[in-house]
Amino acid sequence: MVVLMDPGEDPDDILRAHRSREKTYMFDVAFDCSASQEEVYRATTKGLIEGLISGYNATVFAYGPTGCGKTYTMLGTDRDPGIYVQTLNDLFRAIEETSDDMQYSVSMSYLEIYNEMIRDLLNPASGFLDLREDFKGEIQVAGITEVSTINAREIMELLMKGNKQRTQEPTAANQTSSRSHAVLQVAVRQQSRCRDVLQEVRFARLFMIDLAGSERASQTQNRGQRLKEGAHINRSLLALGNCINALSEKNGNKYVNYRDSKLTRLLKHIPQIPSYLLFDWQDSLGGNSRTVMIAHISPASLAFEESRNTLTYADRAKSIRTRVKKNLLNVSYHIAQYTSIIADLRSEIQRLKNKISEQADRQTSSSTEHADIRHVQAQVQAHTSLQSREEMDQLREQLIQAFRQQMEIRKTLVELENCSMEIQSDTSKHLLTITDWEQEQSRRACKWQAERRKESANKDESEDCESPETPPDTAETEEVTRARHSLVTLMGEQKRIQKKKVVLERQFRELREGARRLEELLPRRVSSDEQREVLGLLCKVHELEIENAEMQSHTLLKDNLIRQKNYVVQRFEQHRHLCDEIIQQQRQFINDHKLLVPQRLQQLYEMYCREPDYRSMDRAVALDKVSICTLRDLESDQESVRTLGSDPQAGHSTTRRHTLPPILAPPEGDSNRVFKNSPHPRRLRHTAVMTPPPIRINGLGSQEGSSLRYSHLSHSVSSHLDSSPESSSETGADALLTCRGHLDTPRLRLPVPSLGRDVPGGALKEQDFQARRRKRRSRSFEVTGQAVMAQGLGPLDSSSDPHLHISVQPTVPTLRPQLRPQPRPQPRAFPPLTRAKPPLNTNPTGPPIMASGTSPGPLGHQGSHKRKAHLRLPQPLLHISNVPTGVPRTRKH
Ligand SMILES: Nc1ncnc2c1ncn2[C@@H]1O[C@H](COP(=O)(O)OP(=O)(O)OP(=O)(O)O)[C@@H](O)[C@H]1O
Repeated sequence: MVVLMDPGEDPDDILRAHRSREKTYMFDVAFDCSASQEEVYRATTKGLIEGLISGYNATVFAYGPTGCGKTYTMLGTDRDPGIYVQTLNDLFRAIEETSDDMQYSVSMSYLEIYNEMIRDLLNPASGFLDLREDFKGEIQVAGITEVSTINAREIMELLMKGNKQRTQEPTAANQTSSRSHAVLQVAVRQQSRCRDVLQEVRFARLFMIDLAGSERASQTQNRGQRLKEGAHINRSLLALGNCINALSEKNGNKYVNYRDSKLTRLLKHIPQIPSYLLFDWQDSLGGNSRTVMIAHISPASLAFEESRNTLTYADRAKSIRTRVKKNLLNVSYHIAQYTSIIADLRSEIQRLKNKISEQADRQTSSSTEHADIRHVQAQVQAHTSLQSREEMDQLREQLIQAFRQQMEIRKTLVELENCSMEIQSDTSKHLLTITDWEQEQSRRACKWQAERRKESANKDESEDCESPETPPDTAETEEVTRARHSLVTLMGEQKRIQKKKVVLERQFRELREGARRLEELLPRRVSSDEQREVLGLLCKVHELEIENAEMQSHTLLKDNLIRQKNYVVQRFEQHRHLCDEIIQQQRQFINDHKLLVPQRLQQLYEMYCREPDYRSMDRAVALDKVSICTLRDLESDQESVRTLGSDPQAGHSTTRRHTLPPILAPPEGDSNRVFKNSPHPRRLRHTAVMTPPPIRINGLGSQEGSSLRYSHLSHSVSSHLDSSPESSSETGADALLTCRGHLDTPRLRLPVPSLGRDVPGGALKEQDFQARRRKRRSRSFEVTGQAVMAQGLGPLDSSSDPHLHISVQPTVPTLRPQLRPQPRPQPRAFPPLTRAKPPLNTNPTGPPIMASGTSPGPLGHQGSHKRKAHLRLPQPLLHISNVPTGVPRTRKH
């Protein structure tokens, strides 16, 4: 509600009390001076936007006297935009929100009516435009610029551009007085995106009119052009007011004169301008537009008349009733247009099909890519697994091949070992034969010499003696000769076997090295439990095969050991008899010459005589111990051989037995041989090939020959072996007879009897052999029976020489050691025990057996009682060297 009060009214004037000009007006909304642009827009125009895009026309115009803020309300400023800008912003925002379903087209024109002339504000260069009436009687603005766009920013730029072109001049009432009527038209065409035969098109227009203000000449003080402009403005506004008055008449029979001004003509006849704005208001009273009139008045009392007129206009306009309807244009296409519509539809269908096809292709390609990727991955996995399987198969084959080759070499080595032991057994057998023959020869020689002494002692009785006058025949029997030849042959065979073993052992080490590389490679290649299980089983099979081969080899070794033991027993018995004979003869010699015997020695001898059975018992016990210990060694050897090839360090073998086969050899040098990895196998070998001590009887006259012959056996065999480049090696049976030359330290040793004189070819090498023999003796410590005494009771250390050479060399010719009475020996021929020098060298017939000057002398060489007492040792000492390297293990029996 607006109350307009008359500032010139006098309340005390009773005469004019009934003539007051104060009046009250009712409007939809009334704003005071504090209202903002936003509030004015929301209350007046914002509600028109929704109807506009739905096909309803809308009109907003500002009316009022000059300087009251019409332009400010419609255009506003940059900081406070007016209804133009805010309406356009909301319009394009609403279009954008519904653009998915609807298709819009927006066009804009902006003109002004200045001094009853029309100017195009978007194209001022076009000059004044004329109003023309078409055949329908509608007024058209000829040449008006209509810009189509849906870009709000572009329309704003056009609006700003047009406002700059609008005519504004300063007056006394308003420094920025608009001298024209500005009409902004925004046409919105709306159409559904779905085309049909009957297409519905919505068309709506929005008019935003900033009218020029009515002005009084006294107020504006205009002169000249401004005065002329004001006259045109007032005339047009008067025409508009008249139209409004006419339209607001309720009697209905009214006449509206639109022709008084271009403003009213334009509003009536411009097609784009709904006629209902003015014309339809009259025709239909409701019109087809939602019209908003914003009346501006000044609060100043001086503008009372202008305010009253404005409010009167607004009040009248408020009484105008319009009938709003939606501007729908039902487009009924002609049959000829159906073709294009169908074509459009087909093209749309094709486009959609193509789009669907593209999406399908995209999905197909995507799925195909995924399928390809899966396929490639499967192929890669299959290839990888196949490659891995092939590699594993290859590794497995290599491993099996390595196992088989190792097993073959192991078997071959076992066979060679067996052959070697057979050879040793045969060698021992032949040596026994030769030794038996030599002992028999010695006995005969002793017997003959004893007879000869008896004859010289009692010539009368010698005539009756039936003993032979000539020395016994020393010619070898055929059996002995064959034995010597066989020995040579066996030694050559033994040498060949050793060489073959060396080659095989080298191959075995190479195979183990290859297997070691495979073993290092396998854990990296094994990637699955299945492969690991297969390899584990493979290793287990290999392990079992190894154990089987080892057990077979140990069985052979045991058999050979048992056979060897028999020979050892026989030779021990021989040696035992020889010792007894020596003791008895020496005792007889002492008695015959009435030599002084130390008390200790006498006691020992008595002890010896009191326990005659002890010796045989001792021998039996000793042999039994040998057997037991040997068998025990075999058992321990089995355990040690099981770990053959395993790394002896850090117990790796235990782990590998459950993971990988122990196919690797311990990294040691020469000891890295099959069956030589631990001390036990070597001990086993040495015990198995143990050669009984050769027995040499150096009797008078024939002792040298016997010794030489036996030594020649050693030398002859050695000479055969020395012809090979590896003759210096002390392996196997080779070292059995030739290892003396390798002793650097004095050791108790019993020289091998020489049998070389009767060996074929021995005569040619006799001289060389003697030289070598002397050389060896000079480096060794050859022990005879006196040497045993000289070395005291210490054990025979043969740790570095596994073969015990026992040479019991009696210093004096003795008769056979029987309990029967022995003839008295010649005092000059047999020196007493107390003599320092052994009688050996003084013996005209005795060979200089003790070649080394450092060697202890014979019995007589031992001057001290202590050493003499050692002669009490009746039985031989058998030392078996079990550990060739490292800590020597000596077994004493
Ligand atoms: N609400 C308002 N707040 C602040 N300033 C206003 C307001 N209304 C009008 N004015 C200021 O008053 C002056 C006159 O305003 P305006 O030009 O809009 O009047 P008008 O009615 O358009 O005049 P004319 O008819 O002469 O063009 C302007 O400087 C305008 O900035």
